Amino acid sequence: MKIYDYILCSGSGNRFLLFDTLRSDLSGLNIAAFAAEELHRFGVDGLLLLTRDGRGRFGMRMFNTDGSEAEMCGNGIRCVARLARERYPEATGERFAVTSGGREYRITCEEPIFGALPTFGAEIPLSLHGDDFPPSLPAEGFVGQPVPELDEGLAFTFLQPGNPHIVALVAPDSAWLFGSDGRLDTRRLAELGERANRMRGVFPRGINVSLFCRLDEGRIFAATYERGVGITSSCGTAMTSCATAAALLGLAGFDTTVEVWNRGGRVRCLPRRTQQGIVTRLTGDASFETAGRLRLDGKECIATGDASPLDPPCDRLRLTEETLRELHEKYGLTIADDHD
Ligand SMILES: N[C@@H](CCC[C@H](N)C(=O)O)C(=O)O
Repeated sequence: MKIYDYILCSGSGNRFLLFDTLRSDLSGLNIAAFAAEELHRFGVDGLLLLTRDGRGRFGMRMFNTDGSEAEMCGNGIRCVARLARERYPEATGERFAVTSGGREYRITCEEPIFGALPTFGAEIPLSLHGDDFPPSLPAEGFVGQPVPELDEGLAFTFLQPGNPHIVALVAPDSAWLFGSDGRLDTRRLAELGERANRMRGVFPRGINVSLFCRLDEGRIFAATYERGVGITSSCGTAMTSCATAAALLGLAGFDTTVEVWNRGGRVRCLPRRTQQGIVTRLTGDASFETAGRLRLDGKECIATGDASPLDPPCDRLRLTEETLRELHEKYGLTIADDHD
């Protein structure tokens, strides 16, 4: 029997169970099986591990709810970075970075994006070409082009902020997002995402699929079907990809902040062209909801006692509520829990 401490955390409404492997030895645990079998009980979108390698570098591992491991998680990396900073004095300074999927992401502390929520930035390099590209698509990059096997009408952009994404710009009132009645309906996006993830000839490692629309100057809305999960309230690497695609498609400028709204809240993205290629800084909250303990007893997973609250929940919940209220008041767009 083993006891594991966890933190239930979220970034822009994307919720995770987070374990600190520096304090809890998870070596005997089949993490993929645990993720696939137990995560649904916590109502989370994935599992995060804070790790540290032999060179002292902090790292993240991320598992989806189907047990698959992802190379990167934009909302998760802020939560992992916050835990490292709060617990380990070395996790500070200009050079503080978190590795994931073999890449290093520089982390910055940022002014709170909303209320008093702890807020972090992650510098995310995005590739558009090369080995990262699905073999059947042109290797020089794929910006605003159809993938007819997937959909005849949408123009997709492929981006790799660590993990693979395709994103497409649609009109807010298109049936893909809010439709003519202004109510978000993600059923078509879910079908598109499922179809794309069956197309292993085109997307060999599976693919995260997002649709985004322009709300205003410098502001977009994004909805995502995540590989290994399904529709989530938000996806950090997807929002990074949508903001970067907006810049590549001329909808927004490079070196200009794009606010990305979603059903969980909002983040800021700053796409830049650098000598190393495109790097987009994703800035958003890293909220800790509760801390708890799990006892894993053979095949049983039992929560021991009540989980204790961490951050005051008011700002985290208000971030979502105010985003949804403003979406309705400013743009006439509605997200209802029972609708999609
Ligand atoms: N929610 C995440 C992405 C999680 C991984 C994704 N489902 C994948 O398999 O690539 C984010 O915030 O980026």
